[in-house]
Amino acid sequence: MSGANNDATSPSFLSDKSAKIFVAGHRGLVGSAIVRKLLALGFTNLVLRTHAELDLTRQADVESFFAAEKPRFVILAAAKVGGIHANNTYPADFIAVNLQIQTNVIDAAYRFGVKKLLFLGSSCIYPKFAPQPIPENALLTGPLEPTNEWYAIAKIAGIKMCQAYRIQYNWDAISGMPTNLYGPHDNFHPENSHVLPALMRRFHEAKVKGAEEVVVWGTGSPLREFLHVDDLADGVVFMMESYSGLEHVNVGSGKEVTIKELAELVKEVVGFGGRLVWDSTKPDGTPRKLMDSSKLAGLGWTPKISLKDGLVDTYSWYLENVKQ
Ligand SMILES: NC(=O)C1=CN([C@@H]2O[C@H](COP(=O)(O)OP(=O)(O)OC[C@H]3O[C@@H](n4cnc5c(N)ncnc54)[C@H](OP(=O)(O)O)[C@@H]3O)[C@@H](O)[C@H]2O)C=CC1
Ligand SMILES: C[C@H]1O[C@H](OP(=O)(O)OP(=O)(O)OC[C@H]2O[C@@H](n3cnc4c(=O)[nH]c(N)nc43)[C@H](O)[C@@H]2O)[C@@H](O)[C@@H](O)C1=O
Repeated sequence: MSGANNDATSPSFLSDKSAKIFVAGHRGLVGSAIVRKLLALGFTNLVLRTHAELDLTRQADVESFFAAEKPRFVILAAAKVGGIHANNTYPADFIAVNLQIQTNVIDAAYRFGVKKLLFLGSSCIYPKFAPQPIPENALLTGPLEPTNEWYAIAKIAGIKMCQAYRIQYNWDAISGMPTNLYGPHDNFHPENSHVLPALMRRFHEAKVKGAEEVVVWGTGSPLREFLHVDDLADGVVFMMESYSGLEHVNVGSGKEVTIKELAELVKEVVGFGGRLVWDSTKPDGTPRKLMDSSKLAGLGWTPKISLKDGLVDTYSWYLENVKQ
């Protein structure tokens, strides 16, 4: 395999709506939002495979897929993903599966002639006590948050792999680092999900049962920044069109809330009338992780959906698609 003969200045992403695009992880929170966005923009040639159809941890299968399909663009939104409890409980899965998926996809994309690839990491790549808001250059400046260091190390390796292929092959691989996301097609598992869908489900079930209280993990003091996944999908398309560079790019909303404030907001949107009880035996995780997204803003992209509007939208999706 000779490798793609790319220079790192790709043709316009938006100019050819018939270009073949592989969205890896298209049934997940992020992948499904990217597919909705691409279809709304008029793209007609998306290549999609479920996990059952193509296990991205299997290198030979990934290579056969790329050899047969030869996509022009790749958006890598397939990963082993979960909230604080899942990350803390299954460290082997989080490091191994993510390293396998991203290594297989990034390498095969380069070798089978993909023109541009976008890799998605996460704000957990930054040190636990990074300066706030966290600039891109805080990467690798201090120890990671222990509850998700295995996942973070895999994601850091993904950023570095994109950089290495750009440096050695002049190949257009870029990395976006989203903050905590939420929206339609989120994972509403009671233990393994992220905080926002977990609380939405717990408040909803408590409302239906007429329960008097809902248990929320930790102390309520950690600060988190939330971005609606439709905003992220818009940002991903923006980066595919407008960004080509070595450094990863933060994608956040710029607005943070405490977990206590989030819980009160979800409670209000769901319409639960009882009280909150805090389980301080559960970990708080990183105390604060507000990203500095001024680099992306400087390039011309900002998010549009407020947390309140996004919660209303997500709860209405939950009522139509998830609740029993
Ligand atoms: N959710 C969040 O808050 C954040 C997410 N991100 C990043 O965004 C990306 C997508 O996350 P998100 O959409 O939330 O995750 P989801 O869990 O919702 O979706 C992940 C997708 O990857 C697929 N997948 C997992 N393992 C494999 C495999 N071995 N082979 C093929 N497909 C596989 C899943 O398929 P299946 O369900 O069939 O297993 C699913 O479609 C990830 O890189 C994540 O790190 C970044 C910051 C925050
Ligand atoms: C996106 C990011 O997500 C993970 O990091 P996290 O930001 O800590 O994610 P979280 O949403 O699970 O928790 C946020 C906060 O909320 C509190 N909390 C309260 N009650 C529930 C609850 O019921 N469930 C959960 N999960 N958390 C709860 C919880 O104790 C914590 O203080 C990474 O592992 C990694 O996956 C990653 O990159």
